[in-house]
Amino acid sequence: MSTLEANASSRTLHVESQDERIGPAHARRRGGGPGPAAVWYLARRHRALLATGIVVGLVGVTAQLAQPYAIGELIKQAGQNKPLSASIILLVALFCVDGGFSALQSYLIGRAGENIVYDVRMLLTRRLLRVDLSAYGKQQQGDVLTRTVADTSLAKIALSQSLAQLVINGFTVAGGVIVMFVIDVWMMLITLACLGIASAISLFLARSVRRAAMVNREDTSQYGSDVQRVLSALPTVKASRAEDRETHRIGLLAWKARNSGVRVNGLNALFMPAMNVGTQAALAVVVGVGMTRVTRGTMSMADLTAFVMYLFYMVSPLVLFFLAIGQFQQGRAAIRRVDELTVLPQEGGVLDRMRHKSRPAPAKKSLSEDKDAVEFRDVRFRYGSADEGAETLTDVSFSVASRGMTAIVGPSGAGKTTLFQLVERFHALDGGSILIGGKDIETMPLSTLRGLVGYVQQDTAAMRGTVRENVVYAQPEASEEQIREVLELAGLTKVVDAMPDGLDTELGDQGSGLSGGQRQRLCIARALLQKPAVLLLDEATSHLDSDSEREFRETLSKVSSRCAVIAIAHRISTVVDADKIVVMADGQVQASGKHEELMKRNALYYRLANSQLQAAHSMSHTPEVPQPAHAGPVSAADAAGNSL
Ligand SMILES: Nc1ncnc2c1ncn2[C@@H]1O[C@H](COP(=O)(O)OP(=O)(O)OP(=O)(O)O)[C@@H](O)[C@H]1O
Repeated sequence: MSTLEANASSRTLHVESQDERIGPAHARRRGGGPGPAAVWYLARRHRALLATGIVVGLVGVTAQLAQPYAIGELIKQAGQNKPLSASIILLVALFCVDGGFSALQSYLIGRAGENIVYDVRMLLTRRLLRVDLSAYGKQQQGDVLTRTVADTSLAKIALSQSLAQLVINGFTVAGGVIVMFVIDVWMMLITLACLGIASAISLFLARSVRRAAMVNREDTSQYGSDVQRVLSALPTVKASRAEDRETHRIGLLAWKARNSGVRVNGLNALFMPAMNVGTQAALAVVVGVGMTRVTRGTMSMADLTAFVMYLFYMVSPLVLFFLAIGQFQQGRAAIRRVDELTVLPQEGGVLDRMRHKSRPAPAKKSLSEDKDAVEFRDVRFRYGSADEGAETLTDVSFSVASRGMTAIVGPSGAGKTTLFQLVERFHALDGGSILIGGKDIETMPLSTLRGLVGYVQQDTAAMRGTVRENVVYAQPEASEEQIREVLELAGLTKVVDAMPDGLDTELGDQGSGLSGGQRQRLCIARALLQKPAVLLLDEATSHLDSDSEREFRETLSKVSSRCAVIAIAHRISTVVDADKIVVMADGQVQASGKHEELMKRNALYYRLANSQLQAAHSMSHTPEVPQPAHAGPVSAADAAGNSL
C-alpha cells in the first residue's frame, strides 16, 4: 500500500468511526427537523487548523498595520540625519513577517478547507452507497452528483477561505477603528455613522445573495440533472431524432440558471458600490468637519492626516469583509443542499451496521439441505404510501427447495422483480416475512444476507473497468482458477480469450465493448463466483441466442445441484425443466407446480406457455399443442409482454 493510500485509509477509518454520530444525532438536537448540520459538524473537527491559520493571518495583518508607522519612523530618522539601519531592519522584518505569514495562512486555511471537503465527500460517499433504495429512487441522479461535487466545493470555500477572511479583515477593521477612536472620538463617530449605513445595506444584500444563491444552486442542479438524463440515453436521443427538442429543453433550464446567476452577480456587484459610497461619504464628511476643526484649532493637521490615512487603510479590508459575507452566504446555500443529502434514509439502520462490524459475513455460504432455501410467508408490499395505489404484492406465499430450480412466470408487472428485490432487502416488507435457510432475513445483517444470495438483474449491470474487475466484483479475493471456472460456466471463455488483453481488457461505461448477451453472461459469471446459496436470475437469459441459452441451461442444471436457483424466465425452454414453477399475476401467486401439471390446470400458464409453443410450432412445423377446455385465446399482448 502506498503512503497516499495508507493515509487515506487511516483517515477514512477515523472519519467512519464518527460517522454514526452525524445526521440523526444532529437532527435530534434540532428537534428532528431537516437541516442536520452534518457539514458544520465535520468542519468543527478541523477548527484547530483553521484557528492556527487565522492566528497566523492576524500576525501577518499586524505586521502590515505596523508598516506605515515604521515608514514614518524611517522618514523621521532620515530627516534628523540619524542612522537608518535599525529602522530599515525593522521595516524589512515587517515585510518578511507580512509576506511569510500571509503565505502560511493561505496554506493552512487551504489545507483545512481540503480536509473539510474530503470528510464531507467521504461522508456523502458512505451514505450514498448505503442509502435506502426507495428513498434514492426519488432523487435525480444529476442533482445528487451536483451536490456531491460542486456544492461540496462551495461549502469548502465558505467554511475555510470566507470564514478566515471574515475574521482577519474583521480584525483589521476593528484595529483601525480603535486607532481612529484614539486619534479623535468625534471624527470616528461621524465616520461610523457613514460606514454604518453602508454596512447595513451590505448586510441586507448579503441575505438577499444567500436566497438568490440557493435558487441558483437549484437551477444549476436541474440543468445538470437534465444533461445527465440525456447523456445517459444518447443513442436513444439520436435514434429518436430528439437532439433539437432536447437542446431546446436543456437550453431553457440553462437560461433559468443563467438568470438566477445574473441575479446573484447583480446583488454581489452592489457590495462594492455600497461600500465605496459609504467610504467616500465618510471621507468627504471627515475632511469637511476635520478642516473646520483644524481652522478652529480644535484638531491638529497631523491628527487629521493620520485619521484620513487610516480611513483609506480601512477601506480595502472593509470591502473584503463584506465580500466574504456574500461568499459565505452563497456557501451556506450549498451547505444546506449537502446536508439534505446526508439525511437520506439509510438501509439496514445503525443496528445492522453495528452487527455487520462486529460479526463479518460467514465464509460458509451453503444452506442445510433439510430446510427450504427461501420461504415467502404472506408477503405484502407496496411502493409508496397506502394512498398512492394498490399493493404490488399481496399475501405471496411459496417456498423454494435448497437445491434445484424454481421458475417464476407471469405477465409483465405481476411483481416478479419486486419479489427478488425484497429478498435482497432493497425495500422493507409491509407484511409477512421472507426466510432464508429458516431464518427471517430481517434478523440477518445485510452483508450476510447478500453474501448468501447472488442476484443477476434484469438490466444487467456491467461497469467501467476490466473484465476481471467486473467478474470478481462481489468476490475480490477470487483466484485465477475460480475466475476461469465461472467464465467457462457462463460460456465466456472464448469471448474473453479473443479480447486484446483477455481478462484485463478495459470495458466502457455500463460494460460497453461487450454485446448485450456477453454483458449478461458476465453478470452471471459474477454471481456464480460468489458461490451463493440462493441464485436469483431475473430474465438473465433474455439476451442469449438459442445455442448460448441451451449451454446456459446445462450450466444452470449443474449450479442448481449445488444451490437454489430462482429464475424469472420469459422463455418456455428455460421453464419446462424447472423443478417448480410459480405463476404470478397482479401481485399474487396463482398456482405452482411442474410444467405438465400447470399446462393442464392453470389457464394463465397455459396461455403464456402456449403463445411461445405456437410461435415455435409455426417456425418448426411441430405438431400443434392441444388446448385444454379452460384455456382462453392467446392475445398479442400475452405473446409480447409476458415473462415466459
Ligand atoms: N420503483 C418503483 N416505484 C413504484 N412502482 C414500481 C417500482 N418498481 C416497480 N413498480 C411497479 O410495481 C409493479 C411490479 O413491478 P415488477 O418490476 O416487480 O414487475 P415484473 O413482474 O417483474 O414485470 P416485468 O416482467 O415487466 O419485469 C409494476 O406495476 C410496476 O409499475
